[in-house]
Amino acid sequence: MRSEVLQMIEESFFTIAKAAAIILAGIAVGQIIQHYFWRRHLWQKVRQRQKECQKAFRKLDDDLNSLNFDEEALQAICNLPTSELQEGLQSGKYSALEVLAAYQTKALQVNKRLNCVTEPILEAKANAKSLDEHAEKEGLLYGIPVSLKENYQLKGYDCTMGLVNYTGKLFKDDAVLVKVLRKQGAIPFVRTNIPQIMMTYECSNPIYGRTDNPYDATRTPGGSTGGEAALITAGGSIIGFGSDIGGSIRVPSHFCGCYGLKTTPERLSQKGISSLSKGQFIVSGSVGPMARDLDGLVLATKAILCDYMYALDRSIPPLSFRDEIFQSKRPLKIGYYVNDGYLQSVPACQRAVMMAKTALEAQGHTVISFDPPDVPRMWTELYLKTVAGDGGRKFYEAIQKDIPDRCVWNLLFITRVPRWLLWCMKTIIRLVTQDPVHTEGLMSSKGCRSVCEWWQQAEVVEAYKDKFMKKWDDLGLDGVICPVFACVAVPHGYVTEIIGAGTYSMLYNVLNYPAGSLPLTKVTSEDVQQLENYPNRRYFEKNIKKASEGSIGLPVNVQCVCLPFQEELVLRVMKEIETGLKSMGDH
Ligand SMILES: CCCCCCCC/C=C\CCCCCCCC(=O)NCC(=O)O
Repeated sequence: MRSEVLQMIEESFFTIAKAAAIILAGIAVGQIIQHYFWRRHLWQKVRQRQKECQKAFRKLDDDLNSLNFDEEALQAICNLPTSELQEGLQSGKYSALEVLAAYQTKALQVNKRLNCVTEPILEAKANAKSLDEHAEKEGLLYGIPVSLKENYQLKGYDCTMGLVNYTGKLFKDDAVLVKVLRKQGAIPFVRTNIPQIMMTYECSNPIYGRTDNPYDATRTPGGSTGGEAALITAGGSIIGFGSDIGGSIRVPSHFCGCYGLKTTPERLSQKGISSLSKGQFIVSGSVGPMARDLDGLVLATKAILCDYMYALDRSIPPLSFRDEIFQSKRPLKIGYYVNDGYLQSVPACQRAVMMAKTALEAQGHTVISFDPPDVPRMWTELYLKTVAGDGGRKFYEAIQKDIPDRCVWNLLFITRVPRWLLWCMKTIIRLVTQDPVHTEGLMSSKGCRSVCEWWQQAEVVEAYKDKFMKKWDDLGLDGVICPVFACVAVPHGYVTEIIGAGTYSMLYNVLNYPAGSLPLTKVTSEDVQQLENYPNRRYFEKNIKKASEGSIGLPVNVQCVCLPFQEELVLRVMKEIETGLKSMGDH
């Protein structure tokens, strides 16, 4: 009797286990099939989008061929500095259509080499014609073609941020800044590439592919405004616009060697700029211009700081460009550093800062040493814990249902690993990296656990800002010069291995200070030789050193920083450095 009962229990157990196994296997197979069809659907969308772009490129090519402009004359237009181009357009020496054709032709050529343009803006031709048909030449940017980072919303276009799921969702209106640019006579003519979700210093996504550095195709142009930096540096655009929440304007400008300005977050309208960080107001994103020369950067900043922007976005303080600050001859007191207390910058970046220091001194300014306080803590406890405040959930949700690009794999990994597991792995990670800050950074990337912690986070960031500003004020500084990044452009796919090098830029996102990126020099063989003395203990240090081998000839920028809403002073410091270098015969 007893054995019969046992047998019955055993049989029922096996039947239930079998049924459970079949159900589980069914679910797993179902999920695999669903995943397969979903991926297939996504890849179809990618191909569809790529076809549309190719069609637009072909149409532009045909249009340009039918115009029959003289190639050499067009090339000569692209070689003009911004001031001469502006003058030539205002005086009628060049027509808007002619200048547009010159830049469209050049952008197509450059794009074949670097893959930096996502698509052309075909309405540009009609815009140029309409400008040429009117007698009045209105606007500071009259007839100047401008390129736009892919996340700038445009009527009739999507903003994918490299996410397949966002393709085909067309916007009904232009971003405020785009409207302002048009009002100032500029002609948006191409859209430029970005890394998927725009949270890294690389530049690739499954829709538009990977952008290469104009100086070395094996290296990244940086990100997230990488397409802009590559296009501008290679001559395919003269003025462009990007966005920056951790260095995305300044770092690609430095990796490629063009000019960039990250503005104070509240100085320019961000209505109509797509981002996954909207709603995170502790470390706010910014927008700003990028350009081939400093005059272009100044002109673009002047043009957008106008009444029309304040009329379109009432949340922006009506603070037009203050020429009196930019033109002032008042001697300045500038702080400088080459080591931010976390990762020492490589010799080339140090040399660039020292060149800037000498140039400023030659212009009669005082330059003193400045140590930014608590940078390692700023990076982990303030920056990472804030930008990934939700534990990276928003980033994860966007990527998880998409085709994750290689440049977001680490982010995907960090957001997936449970906090407890990361905590258990702490000791091993610390041993491997030899860097407690790196380990803290990983933990901080799990974000805040409650609204209460989020409020505290806001307070901690405010306290740091106060501490920093006190140090600045105690020294009576007008500005600071420092590296943009701890090293120069790195090979593709390498950014995760050196991500800590970004503290030089991220600091000024935490602080909300405006900061410019100014090209100064190129890496020399002596710079590379001096890498021998570069520290080689921690994970990031080893990788920075490795990535810097073979970097001879790559561009090196310097970062120029001033207090919030002092963009004009940032531009003045940049100008003083350039003038100083020219007077010393160094630029
Ligand atoms: C120690 C390891 C740290 C892992 C970090 C994982 C969390 C990732 C979050 C942030 C990384 C910061 C990279 C900053 C890239 C620049 C982003 C930017 O400026 N984007 C522009 C924009 O969004 O408009």
